Amino acid sequence: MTELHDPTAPPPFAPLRTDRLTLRPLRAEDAADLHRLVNDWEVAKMLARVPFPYPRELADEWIASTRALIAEGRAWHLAIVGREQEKEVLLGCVGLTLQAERRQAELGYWVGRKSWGQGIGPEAAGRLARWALANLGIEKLVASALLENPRSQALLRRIGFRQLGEAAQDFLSRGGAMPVLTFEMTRADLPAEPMPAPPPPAAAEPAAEGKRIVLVSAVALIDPDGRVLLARRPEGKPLAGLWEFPGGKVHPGETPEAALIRELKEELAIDVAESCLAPFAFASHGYANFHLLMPLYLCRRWEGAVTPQEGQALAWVRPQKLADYPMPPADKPLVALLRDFL
Ligand SMILES: Nc1nc2c([nH]c(=O)n2[C@@H]2O[C@H](COP(=O)(O)OP(=O)(O)OP(=O)(O)O)[C@@H](O)[C@H]2O)c(=O)[nH]1
Repeated sequence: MTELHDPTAPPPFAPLRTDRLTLRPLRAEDAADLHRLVNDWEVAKMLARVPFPYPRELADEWIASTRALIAEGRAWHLAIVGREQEKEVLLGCVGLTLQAERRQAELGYWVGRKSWGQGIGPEAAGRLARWALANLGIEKLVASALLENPRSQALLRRIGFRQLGEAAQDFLSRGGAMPVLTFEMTRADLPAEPMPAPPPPAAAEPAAEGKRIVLVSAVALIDPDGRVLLARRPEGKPLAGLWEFPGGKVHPGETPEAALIRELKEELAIDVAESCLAPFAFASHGYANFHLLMPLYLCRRWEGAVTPQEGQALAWVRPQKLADYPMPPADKPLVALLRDFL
């Protein structure tokens, strides 16, 4: 039986990759390079929590503390590593600090002067932002940039942040408060991955207002304690990080029940008989580029142990607790119905 998943539990961390970079935990042997890169006034003067000059021992202490914070699931300060002639080189750092009570995390980054102007910052920060929204139990990311640092502001906008306002923030390197612009970003701000509708089946008719109707079958699996199974959309899918009812798109020629039986086998490795699927309610919701029609079934009997097949997190959730799990907008009315029914 799958463990009850706490949506705020720290996720395991494995290095993140982009086309050119690896973002990995800092290591003791990075200290000398880190010190060389950050003990540079042009870098340090833009950073709120970095003293200048930067003592060499501080690099060792800081690296040790970042490893503890990752283990505790409180912050992820990572090395931005590139390759030069087949050798790993430290280019800068990118970090996230969880502010769990506000369901947000703060993003920060710096890149050594030698690597400026190559898009390293947005590539690293954008990757970590995507990971954070998909894997931490948060609703948004926050960040700030010095008013006098338009390059950092542009970076934040480029990866999806929206400017909120202006504030004053203490800067260790400057010995006092400095004006900053504040930013935030939710899943809806993530660029370049709009909800893609599937390729249309040959006979698909556009809906009234020109959007195609996409039929998705979903199920509330209910265990003997009356808990409902939610699955978290994995990274790489639209709306990654949101919790949803297991299910998926109905293929051309398939019935909604057959689609669900197939999806439950593929996603959770369980066998469900059609007679155990009880129609319960449906969602009809307009997304930006398609209209979702989603029947929701109830199911209390299946064969096999529920086992995630696609690396997705699973949670058995008591009906009163469903609201603690951020879900796609289409699911909101279904959750209310389910809570009343169970
Ligand atoms: N399974 C499921 N999908 C939902 C729910 N709510 C909701 O808006 N959706 C939307 O319905 C669509 C389902 O697509 P999917 O990507 O899960 O379907 P699939 O497994 O066939 O995906 P694939 O195309 O990656 O193979 C997505 O746009 C998803 O955001 C829900 O509670 N469960």
